[in-house]
Amino acid sequence: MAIQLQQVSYTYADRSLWRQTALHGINLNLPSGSMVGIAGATGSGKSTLLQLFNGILKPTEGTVSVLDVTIRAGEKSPKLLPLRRRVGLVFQFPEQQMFEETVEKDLCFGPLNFGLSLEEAKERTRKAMTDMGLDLGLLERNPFRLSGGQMRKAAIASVLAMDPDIVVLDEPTATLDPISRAELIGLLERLCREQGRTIIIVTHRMDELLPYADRWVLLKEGELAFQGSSQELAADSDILERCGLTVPQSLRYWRAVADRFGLAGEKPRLTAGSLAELIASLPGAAEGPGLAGKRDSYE
Ligand SMILES: Nc1ncnc2c1ncn2[C@@H]1O[C@H](COP(=O)(O)OP(=O)(O)OP(=O)(O)O)[C@@H](O)[C@H]1O
Repeated sequence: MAIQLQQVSYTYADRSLWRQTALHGINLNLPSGSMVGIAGATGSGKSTLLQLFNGILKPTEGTVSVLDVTIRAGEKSPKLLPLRRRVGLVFQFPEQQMFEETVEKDLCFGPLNFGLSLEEAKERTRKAMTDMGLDLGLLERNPFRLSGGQMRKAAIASVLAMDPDIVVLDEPTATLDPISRAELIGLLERLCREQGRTIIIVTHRMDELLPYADRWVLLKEGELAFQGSSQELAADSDILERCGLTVPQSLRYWRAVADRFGLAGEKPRLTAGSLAELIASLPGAAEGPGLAGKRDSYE
C-alpha cells in the first residue's frame, strides 16, 4: 500500500478558540502504482488530506502510513525529509513557485538540495522534461517566457526531477485549455502505467479523469463518503450528488446505456468513443427507446 490512513482526524489551530476540524476519522487505503482521483465539494477537506500525505501536516488523531514511514498523532515524527523526496506535492498553479532565471536551474534546484551532483541533477532534469513531453531546448529559457501550458508542465517536471514514488497534484489542469488538459492527464497516466508511480489527483473535473482513474476517494464535510474503483462509483453514482457534486456526463450516459441493456455489472465505458463503440455493437441499439438519436451527442 502506498498510503494508509487509520482513524485520521485533522484539526487546524487545535489548541485555540478558532479550532476547525477539517477531517474526521478517515480510513483510507491507496495501493502503490494506482491512479487515484480525489473529489469533494469546496471545503470538504481535499487540500488538508493531500498535506497529510507527505508530512506537511501531522494527524491530530490516528495514524498516517506513507511508503515505509508511519506518523502517529501525539508521537514524535520520524525524519520527514526522505518522505518529502519520495512524495512529490504539486500545489495548484505550481508555476507560481518557479523562481530561477532558466528552466534548467529551476528543475535542478530540488535534486541539488537533496545532495545530487550537478551532472546527476541535470540528467534528472532532462528525463523529467521528456516525461512531461517538453522539448529539451526549453531548458535554457526563462520560465516566465514559456506558454501557460509549458510552464505548468515544467513546474510538474521540477517535482518529477526528485524521482518521487508518489506524485500528488492539486487540480493540475485548472485554467488549461481542453487540449492541454487532456494531454496533461495522458502524461500523468503514463507516469503511472509505464513508471509505476502512484498518481493522486484532486479534481473538480471528474469527467476528464474518470476514464483513467483506478480508484476514487470522495470527501463530504471532512468525512470519507466513498472509496472504490470507477466501476463501483458508476454503480453508486448517486453518492456524488450526496457529496454536493454534479454527476459527470460520461457517468450519466453510461448509466443510461447500462440500465437499458442490463450492463450495470460491466466495466464502465467512460469515453465518448468507447461508449459509441459499445452502442454500435449492441443488437438493435439504434432503435432502443431513449437512445435513438442520442448517439451523435456521445461523439
Ligand atoms: N489554515 C487553516 N486554518 C483554519 N481552517 C482551515 C485552514 N485551511 C483550511 N481550513 C478549513 O478546513 C476545511 C477544509 O479545507 P480544505 O482547504 O482542506 O478543503 P478543500 O476541499 O481543499 O476546499 P477547496 O476545494 O475549496 O480547495 C474548511 O472548513 C476550511 O475552512
